[in-house]
Amino acid sequence: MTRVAVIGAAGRMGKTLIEALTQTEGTTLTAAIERPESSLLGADAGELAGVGKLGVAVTGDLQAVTDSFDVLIDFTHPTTTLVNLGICRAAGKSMVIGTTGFSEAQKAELAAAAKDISIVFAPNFSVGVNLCLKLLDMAARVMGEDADIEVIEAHHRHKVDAPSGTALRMGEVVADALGRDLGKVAVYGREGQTGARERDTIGFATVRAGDVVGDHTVLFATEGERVEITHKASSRMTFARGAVRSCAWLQGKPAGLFDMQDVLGLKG
Ligand SMILES: NC(=O)C1=CN([C@@H]2O[C@H](COP(=O)(O)OP(=O)(O)OC[C@H]3O[C@@H](n4cnc5c(N)ncnc54)[C@H](OP(=O)(O)O)[C@@H]3O)[C@@H](O)[C@H]2O)C=CC1
Ligand SMILES: O=C(O)C1=N[C@H](C(=O)O)C[C@H](O)C1
Repeated sequence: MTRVAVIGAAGRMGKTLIEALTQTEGTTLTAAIERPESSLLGADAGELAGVGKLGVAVTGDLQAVTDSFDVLIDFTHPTTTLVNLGICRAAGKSMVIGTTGFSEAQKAELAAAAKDISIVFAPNFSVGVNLCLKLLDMAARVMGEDADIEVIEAHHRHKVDAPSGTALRMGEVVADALGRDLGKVAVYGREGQTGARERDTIGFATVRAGDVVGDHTVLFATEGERVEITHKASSRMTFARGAVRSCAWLQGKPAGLFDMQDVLGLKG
């Protein structure tokens, strides 16, 4: 049985992760953590998630509960995740990280910690998005030199980072397939007298509205035809199931930085 802790337990993903853990054989919730100043400390994590009493009280101190879990699932905020990473690294605990919005320097900190502990880090844990990443690699190789490529994403009004981590990963996959450096060819939004589109650029457009769970489209447009690869998430449970699956997958793995493509066996 894989013992799992969830930090950010009262968040949109935190509650869904707790529910997913109750539905998955072979994993069990053993700790739930929120901010030290949260009014929810002491509440039952299952009741918080709407799945009934689980006998796990929400705590505000990750350091104090490291003995109680094998894997920490973290869908919070980059600065929070890096603090948690330090605690897990010192305690020799694995992590499943879904947080998005890291800078390149922050990603390097994740990679450094993965020399000591095993980590699955993915901007999107859904099976469908990870399939789309494979399809995008193929589409870029077949059409990319001739096509204008644009990544369009939409999310709920509460999302704090843009473009989404998934949109950026989609852009990276396409850029890698074409031998381009995303840092040099990405265009984030357009306004005013922009001039005509530059050939090798990859554009990003962001929508924030209502309760959209997560929509992503990558457009390959030439003169005469266009291909659109679209994923639409209708429930956060799709992300939560992938993250919980990653916890079980991590058992017995050596230190290293993995992603959802590794968990799904989609690499290579
Ligand atoms: N990889 C994937 O598949 C997915 C990734 N995400 C990403 O996950 C992250 C969270 O998203 P979402 O659940 O919507 O956001 P929420 O804001 O709903 O949840 C984040 C939770 O973390 C809590 N938190 C923040 N700091 C701390 C801390 N120091 N200690 C403990 N808890 C803390 C927040 O508390 P408070 O509200 O008090 O700040 C909140 O409860 C985002 O980066 C998002 O992009 C989301 C969905 C899928
Ligand atoms: O914040 C969200 O909600 C989501 N964030 C992830 C991202 O930034 O790609 C994944 C998913 O689309 C939902």
